[in-house]
Order: sequence, then C-alpha cells, then structure tokens
Amino acid sequence: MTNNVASENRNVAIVGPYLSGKTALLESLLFATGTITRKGTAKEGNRIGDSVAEARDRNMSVEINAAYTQYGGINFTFLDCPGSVEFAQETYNALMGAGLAIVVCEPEPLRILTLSPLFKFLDDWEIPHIVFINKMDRAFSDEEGCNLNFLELLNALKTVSSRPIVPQEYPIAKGSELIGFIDLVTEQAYNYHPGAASDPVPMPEELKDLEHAARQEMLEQLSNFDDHLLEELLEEIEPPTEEIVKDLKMELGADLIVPVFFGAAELEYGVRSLLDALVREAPEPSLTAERRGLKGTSDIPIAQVLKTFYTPQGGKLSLVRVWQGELTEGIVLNGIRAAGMYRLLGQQTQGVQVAKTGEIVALARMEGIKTGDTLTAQPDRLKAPLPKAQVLPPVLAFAIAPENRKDEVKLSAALTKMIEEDPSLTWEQNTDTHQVILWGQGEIHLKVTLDRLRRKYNLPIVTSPPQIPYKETIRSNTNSHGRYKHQSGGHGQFGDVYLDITPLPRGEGFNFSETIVGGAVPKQYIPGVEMGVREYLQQGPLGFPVVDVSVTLTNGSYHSVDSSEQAFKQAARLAMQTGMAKCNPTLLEPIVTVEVCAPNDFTSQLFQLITTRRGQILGYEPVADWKGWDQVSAYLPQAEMQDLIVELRSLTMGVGYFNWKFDHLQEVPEQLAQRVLATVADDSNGGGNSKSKN
Ligand SMILES: Nc1nc2c(ncn2[C@@H]2O[C@H](COP(=O)(O)OP(=O)(O)OP(=O)(O)O)[C@@H](O)[C@H]2O)c(=O)[nH]1
Repeated sequence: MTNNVASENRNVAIVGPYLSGKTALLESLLFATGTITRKGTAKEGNRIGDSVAEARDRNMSVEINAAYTQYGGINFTFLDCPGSVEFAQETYNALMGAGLAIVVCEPEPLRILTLSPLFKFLDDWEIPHIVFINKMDRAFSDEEGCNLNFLELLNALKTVSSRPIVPQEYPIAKGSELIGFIDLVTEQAYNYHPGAASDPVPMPEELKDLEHAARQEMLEQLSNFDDHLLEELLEEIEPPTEEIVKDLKMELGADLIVPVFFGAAELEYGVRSLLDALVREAPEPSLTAERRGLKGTSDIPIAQVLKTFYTPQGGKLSLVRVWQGELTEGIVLNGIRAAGMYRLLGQQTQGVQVAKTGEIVALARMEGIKTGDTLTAQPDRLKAPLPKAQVLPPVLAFAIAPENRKDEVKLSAALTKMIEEDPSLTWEQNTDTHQVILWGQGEIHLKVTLDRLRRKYNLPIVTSPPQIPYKETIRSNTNSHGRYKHQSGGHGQFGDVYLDITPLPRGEGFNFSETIVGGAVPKQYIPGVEMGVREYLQQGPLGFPVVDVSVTLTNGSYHSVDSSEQAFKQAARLAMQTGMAKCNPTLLEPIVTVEVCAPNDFTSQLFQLITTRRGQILGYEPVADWKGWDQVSAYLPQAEMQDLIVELRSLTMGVGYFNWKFDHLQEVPEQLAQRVLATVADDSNGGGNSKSKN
C-alpha cells in the first residue's frame, strides 16, 4: 500500500446493479494507479474486491470492500459495494459516507431500469454521482449500432435520473468493436489499448457532426446552471476548457448533473480517463459534509461508521468516514479508545497515525459501536448525530436451529454480532411456534449468513420453513361443566365448576369473569379456575393458541377439606376441554398489510400477484417523489408472504420491494384449514418435516 503523501482526500463508492463489473473496475483502477502490479480475475476470485470466502463461493460481492490508493496527488478510498438487491443495505450504508458515487452499469438500455432504486437513494441524499457504462467492448453488434446504442443508452439513463444526464465522452467504434473515445471537453480523440493508457489520435472525420452535437448538448446542460456560459453559447463564443471543467466540477459537487463515462473495466478501456476526471471533478470532502449540516468551521473530530466487520479471529473493525477534523492513533471517540487505526486494501491493513477529513479508515475494537453511529471526540458538542441509511424491512425468513442443541446460547451471541455487521438482518424467537426465525433480504442473503455462522463461528445450522403462527377461536357458545375428584391416600382433591364459554369479536383477545353467588366457589379458588382456563387456551382443540374467547365462571361446588386452588384449576381445564370442542372451533391466520412498490409498468402484474395469493387489494397510488413508481396496498395472509419477494423480484427485474406489518387475524377458509390441520398432524407424527442442513 502506498504511503500518504498527497494532501487531498476523496472517497468514492462504486455502486451499480448485480454483476455490472464494479469489482473489475476497482481492480483496474488499482492497477492503473500502481497500487497492485498484477490484476486478478473474476473467474479466479483473486481480485482485491473478492476477498471474502462467501463472495468467492458465489462469484458475487456480498459486502463492502475498501481500497486505498493515490493518483494525481489525491488520496482515494474506493468502496466496492455489492450489486445484488439482497445486499443493498451494505451499499446504502457505504453511500452515506461517500463524497461521490460511480454508478457502474451495463450497455443494455432495457436493463437500465435496474438503476432506478439506486438513483432514488442518491437523489434523496443528494450524493454526487457519475455513471460509468461498463462492458462497452460488447455493446455494439454492428457498425450502425454504435451511435444508435450509445444514444439509446443515454435516453434510457434519462428515464431513471431526476438530474440531467451529461455525457463527457463519445465512443469510437470500428465495425462492432469499440476502439476509442472522444473527450467532449477537449474534443481530443483517443485510441484504447488493452492494459495501457490511451493514445491521442485525430478525430475521425465521420464522427465530427455527432461529436459536435453531443458536445453542444453537454454545454447546454451546463449552461442551465451558469449564466456566463449561457451568454457565450448564445453569442457563439467558444468557452475555454477551464471554464467547462470548472462548471463540471461545481455542478457535479452540487449534485445538479450526472456526468457519463464509459469503457470496459476488464480491458482497462476508459479507466485512466475516469481517474483523470475524478482528480479534476470529484467534490472536496467539505462539500458533502456541509450537505450533512457540518459547516467545516469546527475541527472537533467527527466520524461515522459505514460498516462493521468481525474478523475470523473475533476482532472488531469499524470502517469510518472522517467527516470533520482528524483522527489520531489511540483517539477516544464516544468514550471508547480506538485500539488501532488502519487503511484497508481488501483484506490487507496498514496502520496509520492520522486520518484526515474525507478519509475512510478502520478503527479497531470500538466495542458497543454500531454501523451508522456518529463518533466524536467531544460528544457534548455534537449538535445532532449524522443521519443513517434507513434499515431495509425484512422480506424473507428461514427457521433456524443449531445442529447441536447445546449451541443455542452461542447462536444468539453470533447473531447479535452479525446484526451489528448487517442491520438488514434480524432474528426473533417466535413465542407461538418456538422457532428461531432469521429474517433477511432474500435467499442468498440468508444463505450467506448461514455460511458465516458455520465458517466463522463454527455453528452448523439446520433450516426449515418458518411455521405460520396460526391461532384458533370458536364460533358458538356453550355452558360446560368440569368436576375434578381425586382420592389418593390422605385427603383428596375436589373442584367443581360451570363455565360459560362465548366467542368474542375479532381482536378482543381473552376475557375471564365470574358471577358466583353464595360462595358456591370460594373466592380463594377463583384464581385457580382462571389459571386452568388460561393454561388450556395455550393449545385449543385444533392444537393452536386460542384467542377471542370469553369465559365466565357461573357456578360450582367445593369440599371443605379436599378443595384447593390446584383442584379447581384441574376442574376448569376439564370444563374447557369438553366445552371448547362443542363451540365450533375454527382456525385463524395472521393477515399482514403489505405495501408493494414497483415501476408503474408492472402495476397490473402486482394486482395479479396479490390476488393469486388470496390477497385483498386496498388501493394503489403513485409513490410520492418517485416518478413512474406505484404503491399497491393490500391485506395478505402471512402464509402467502413467504416467497412473495422472490416472485416480485422476478416480475420486476429485481427492483420491486415491499413493506409489511401484522394487521389482524382472520378465519382460514374451510378447505385450506383442513389442509393446514392435516399437515400439522402429519408433522407431529414425524412426517413432512422439511429440514435441511447448512
Ligand atoms: N465483456 C466484459 N466483461 C466484463 C467487464 N468487466 C467485468 N466483466 C465481467 O462481468 C462479470 C461481473 O464482474 P464483477 O466485476 O464481478 O461484477 P460486480 O459488479 O463487481 O458484481 P457484484 O458486486 O456481485 O454485483 C464477470 O464475469 C466479469 O468478468 C468488461 O469490461 N467487459
């Protein structure tokens, strides 16, 4: 790793859809800056950004990788973020500290829609961003396709960006092959060379008109925010290069425009020109700090945790962005002393004494500190913590258990650490089904979590589908008698009760009362009756917890020697057992409200998705502040929610998502109830248990 000799710092998050080539771009950037002397490949999984075993196994990034390098007198920290929507939380957490984002996408106009959620996040937080269209080596299928495809791509980008799209380069192709580019700022043409810098060449005659039109469009976009440039354009005065660069830098820094670059990361096409643009145009760290409400006038050290790692040896590293002031070795932040401070290059660490504003470094052993936390040397002088990325709602669950039952305590300790690393993961012990439920963002997300439990914490896990927390209730009332009489040796046991059992309206829960007259059941035994009723209701005639029932103790009798609270409890249980079976028991299922969001081209498919899952549409409306997106609200049985996200993503090119929360219980339709009860009976007889090992 290079030493810090440059005086300015920039940090750049590399983001974009799944497999668009972010890790490949990082590898080429590091090669071009001389930080690495040999490039790894995606196939061999030996690139700087492939360092995690779970990522290598799946040929995809599953967490942020930080890489420090220098170029053109600037210290850069790049954050290579995962592209899969299942790891979006990592990306959003990283973006909260980024001064600039490079959005890497593929040259496929039809897939540009997959950028939409990312652009929304960048726009909402006003994070300056540029686009790098990667894999341009395979963008053009024929000679004609070259210009057409590039312009089509730009048009597609315009549909997902609320900021103007401003190309800074124009492609040069020979047949179907991309051979170079024209820099629209300087109007200089270049030929690409795989693995090396591009050569300046004369501008191809046949591209002059197209280049001129593209440049004119770029200048017009810039002039929307610069009156001086507008005057020059109106008077047909050629603006000086410095003025164009100044505008590009200012307008990018203010998040007014989205400049567009392109290339082929694996061949290093366009990588050096991208680096040069970053040196020229990437905003100073103070600009993003100001946007977060930090004025830059104070030098109290303030940093924010973008990621928490637990190393395989159990050590904790908090990746922080320095927002203000500087961090020095051994600094105490939020009352905790950093046990070490490091720059990262994938898995490699390099100790540093000082980290300045804008740098991203890892702090060791910041116990009790979580991802998103704001750290400061003077907590009493911090006006407000920095905003955190919102935590994504859980959408898919596995029921999990350690292969070895004695590891249950170890499992909860490991899960606590993993949730510190990744807030989009949650777990709960369901009080009805007694299962441990692990919630996450999708199947791969959950499987990666299970891999980590096995690898890092030596905790092999068995999984099964989560059980639905069904309940039951009754549809009619009865009066039931229960008598408990038991004689064993000394004095006996005697309790005798009459109970009125009545259904309650949905959502009322449970109610116990008594109308005893003349001490038929003495006062001191009544709590025993209630206890017996409550215990019985934990598992009703259908085998599920009973709700929405009222029980009234109306009469009974006692024995002056043999009666006890315990005997009345047993009598109440007996009365419930015989009475409840006569009350038309019925199965209830949890119904959740879901708010499903997707581009409005898919709205009618969303309706279908919900109704085929026994859902009830409550309405739909455009999503506020998100042009072209709809939100459909519905009631959905929780039993139908289990793989909703899988189908929703496959319907909507991966961009659809939903929020949900429990709403109410509802009777299960008769035929379905029979099937549920048959499955439960089968399970309790040892059949139908679909457990799998991980
Ligand atoms: N043709 C071509 N393929 C590329 C280029 N860059 C990357 N690829 C391929 O695209 C695939 C994905 O590349 P990665 O760099 O792993 O993509 P990524 O965006 O980091 O992936 P995630 O982080 O998992 O979303 C790999 O098979 C690469 O070899 C390129 O410039 N041209």
